[in-house]
Amino acid sequence: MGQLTRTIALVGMMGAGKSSIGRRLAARMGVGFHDADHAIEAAAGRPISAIFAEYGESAFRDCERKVIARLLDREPHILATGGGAFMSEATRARLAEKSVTVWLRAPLDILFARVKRKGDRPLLKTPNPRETLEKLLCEREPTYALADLIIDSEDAPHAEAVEKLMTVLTEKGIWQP
Ligand SMILES: Nc1ncnc2c1ncn2[C@@H]1O[C@H](COP(=O)(O)OP(=O)(O)O)[C@@H](O)[C@H]1O
Ligand SMILES: O=C(O)C1=C[C@@H](OP(=O)(O)O)[C@@H](O)[C@H](O)C1
Ligand SMILES: [Mg+2]
Repeated sequence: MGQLTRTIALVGMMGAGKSSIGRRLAARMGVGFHDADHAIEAAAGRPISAIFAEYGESAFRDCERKVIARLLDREPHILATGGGAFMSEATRARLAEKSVTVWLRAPLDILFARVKRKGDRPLLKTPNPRETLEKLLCEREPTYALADLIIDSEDAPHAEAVEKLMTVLTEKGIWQP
């Protein structure tokens, strides 16, 4: 059994693979996995889409900030954040203090191909979701670039991204096999 010295927080756009790759990475390491979106849903007792519809985005963001702060107090684990979480300065400060942040980077075409399969992302319920995703990507990219590490999440099997993460985290001594 290896040891994870710090929580690994995955950041990046919707469709980057934070949730699916994060879960696989945690299973591969044998450490805990938390998905901030799931924790928010559990706290609110309703799905993300209903939180947006009933309370609005700013209430969702408040909840997201608190939930991530709470998760960061747990033992080192893999944390999948939601795509907008890293835009909060307060959340970025907490993540910097208590985790190693990894931007899972992917180009627009790949992101859109992945998110269009599922219609559960409230921010993309617009007349032209591809354009909306592109706008968000342009706005957010400079902030994602502030993450400690960058891993490309290309059009390859999940396992490939997991292996890349394992390699980089081992090199940095954050994962000690
Ligand atoms: N590297 C990848 N290769 C193939 N499919 C992927 C990859 N990463 C993510 N996906 C798929 O894209 C969709 C969105 O991924 P998800 O993990 O929910 O992203 P995020 O949490 O960053 O929004 C899922 O159906 C997932 O299986
Ligand atoms: O980019 C965003 O602002 C959002 C991303 C979603 O998470 P994923 O990035 O896991 O899809 C979810 O938190 C919510 O729909 C808002
Ligand atoms: Mg997710």
